[in-house]
Amino acid sequence: SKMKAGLIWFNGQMVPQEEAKVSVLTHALHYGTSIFEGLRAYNTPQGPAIFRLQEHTERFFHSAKVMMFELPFSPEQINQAIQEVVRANGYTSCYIRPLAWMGAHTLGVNPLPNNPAEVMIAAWEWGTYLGEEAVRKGARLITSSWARFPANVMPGKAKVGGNYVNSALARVEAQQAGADEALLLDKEGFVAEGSGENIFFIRHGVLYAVEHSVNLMGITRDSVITIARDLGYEVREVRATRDQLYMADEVFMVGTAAEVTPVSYLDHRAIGTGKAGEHTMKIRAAYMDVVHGKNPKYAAWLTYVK
Ligand SMILES: Cc1[nH+]cc(COP(=O)(O)O)c(CN[C@@H](CCC(=O)O)C(=O)O)c1O
Repeated sequence: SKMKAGLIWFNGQMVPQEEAKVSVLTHALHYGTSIFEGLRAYNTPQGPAIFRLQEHTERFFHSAKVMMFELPFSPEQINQAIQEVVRANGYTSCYIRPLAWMGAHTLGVNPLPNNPAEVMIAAWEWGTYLGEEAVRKGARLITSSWARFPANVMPGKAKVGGNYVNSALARVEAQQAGADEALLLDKEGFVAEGSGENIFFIRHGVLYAVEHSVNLMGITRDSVITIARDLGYEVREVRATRDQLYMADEVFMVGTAAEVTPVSYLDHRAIGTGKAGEHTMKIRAAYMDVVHGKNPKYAAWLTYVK
């Protein structure tokens, strides 16, 4: 099924998807030297709104800095371009994918002097990342045989294309095992994160967020910690082991694409009662209210697309 992304912002111009092409000699295609972001726009009573635009754009520029890319656009230009992609396609809710990459100037591994990066921003309608079933009944996870890369192997705080070979391998392994998603441990065997999500667990009413360590500093993780605390939950940021997850009353994972997804099984062991957790679904509902502009307390997190 061909992705339908309609009009794409490509190096400063809106072009039809069919014209947004790159050369097969593109450095990033060969070596994974790209950076990207994932945002969502949601429909609200006041029209489409992008969730935490500033934070995503800030991380996009941090990822570029880690890779020594020179982005030929300012953060404000990227913010405006992201809004333009939603507007030009007439989306009321969509997933937005900014991408910057090393182009076709050189195919030596060293991307320099290739570092004026190319930039595109596409958007498409993406529903429930792991499927409605996984939200209703809780996702089934297996611990991947692929560990999350150590901090001195790959820059896990940056959303670098090449990092996602690790995620893709884990995700394929999970799917081949009949699971919905993979849990990755770090090289010491402690819980890291999902292939595309951060991990939380709940025990005796206390919420635990897996600490940053080698993981991506998720914006959804940050939002959920704030929302949960405002709901009155105690939230601790901890290093955790996989058997702590086995013993938890609830486990859930969060991300822009995954939103808040309950986990009902991990490595064939039921988490709690083996259903979507009660606190998890309460926090999910609160999160979905926030992103749909139904909670004025978090108005600052929404950028309305006029
Ligand atoms: C490894 C990883 N960890 C945590 C997160 C959560 O980060 P945040 O979106 O800021 O809360 C994501 C986002 N994964 C993105 C890519 C998904 C994809 O399949 O591509 C996303 O959720 O947009 C990750 O890729």
